[in-house]
Amino acid sequence: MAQPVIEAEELGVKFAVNRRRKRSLREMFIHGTKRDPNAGGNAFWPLRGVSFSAEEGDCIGIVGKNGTGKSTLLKLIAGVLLPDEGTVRVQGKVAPLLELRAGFSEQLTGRENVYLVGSLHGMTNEELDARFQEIVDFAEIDPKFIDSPVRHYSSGMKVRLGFALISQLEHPIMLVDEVLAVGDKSFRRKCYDAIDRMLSNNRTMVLVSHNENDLKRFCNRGLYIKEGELTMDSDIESTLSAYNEDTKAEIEARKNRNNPADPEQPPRSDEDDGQGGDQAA
Ligand SMILES: Nc1ncnc2c1ncn2[C@@H]1O[C@H](COP(=O)(O)OP(=O)(O)OP(=O)(O)O)[C@@H](O)[C@H]1O
Repeated sequence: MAQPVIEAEELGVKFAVNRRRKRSLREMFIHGTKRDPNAGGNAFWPLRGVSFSAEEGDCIGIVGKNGTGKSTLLKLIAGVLLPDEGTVRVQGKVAPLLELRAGFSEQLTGRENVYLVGSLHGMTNEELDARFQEIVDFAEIDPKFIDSPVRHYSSGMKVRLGFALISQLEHPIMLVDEVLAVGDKSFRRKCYDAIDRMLSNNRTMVLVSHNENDLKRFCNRGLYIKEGELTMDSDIESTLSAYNEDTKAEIEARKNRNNPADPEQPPRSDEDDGQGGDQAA
C-alpha cells in the first residue's frame, strides 16, 4: 500500500501564558525573536488530538467556523508551527500558500521578494530568471511597480504575486489558505486553472476555505474542525452537510435565545450567522 504523504497523529498545539512557545526557524525568520505580544491570557489549545492522513492526489478541504484552528493546522503541516503534542509527518516538499504577507518582506521590492521567497523554497537563480516574467505576468503586476517596495502594494497585488510564485513550485504538496477569496474574478479563474493543472499532476492539496463552491470543485475529502477538534473526516459533500447542519442549528439556538417565545417581544431584525458572509454555511 502507498505511504501517506501527510500523516498527523494526535496533533496539538498550545498557545501558552507568558511562556515563549517553541518557534520554528521559519517563524523566527518571519517574526523575529520578539515575544508574542498577545501571550498574556490563559493557555489554550487551538487544536488538539487531530489525526488524519492524506494520500498522493488527495485534495482535502478543511471547514469550520472562524477561529477553530484551520489555519493553525495548515501551519503545523507546513512546519511553520511546531506541535506541542503529537506528530505530523510530511513526505516531500511543501508549497505553502498561506500568510503570504508574512512571507513577503514589506521593505523589499516585488522583484526582491520573488527572488528571496523563491530561493527559500528551493528555486535556483536560473529557474527564477527563467520564470520571473511569467510570474509577474500571471500576477498582473504593472511593470512600473515590480521594483517598488511591497508595502506599497494592495493586499490583492501581494496575494497575486505570492500565488504566481508559489504555483511555480513543483513540490508534491500544496497548502492553500483562503487565497482564492482575495483575488478578483478574472484572477480567480486563472488560479482555478493553475490548481487544476497542479492537481492533474497527482499532487496533494489541503485547502482551507469558506467557499462551498471552491471546496466542492477541488476537494475529494473534507475535514471538519470544531473548537479545535477534528469532528469529521469524510467525503467533501458529507463534511459540508455536517458543517452546514451545525451552523443552522447554532443560528436557530441563537435566535431562540435572543427571541424567546414571547408574543410581546418583536422579532429582531439584526440576526446574522456570525460567519462574516461565509458561503460554506
Ligand atoms: N500566534 C498565535 N498566538 C495566540 N493565539 C493564536 C495564534 N494564532 C492563532 N491563534 C488563535 O488560535 C485560534 C485558531 O486560529 P486559526 O487562525 O487557526 O483559526 P481559523 O479556523 O483558521 O480561523 P478563520 O476561519 O478565521 O481563518 C484562534 O482563537 C486564534 O485567535
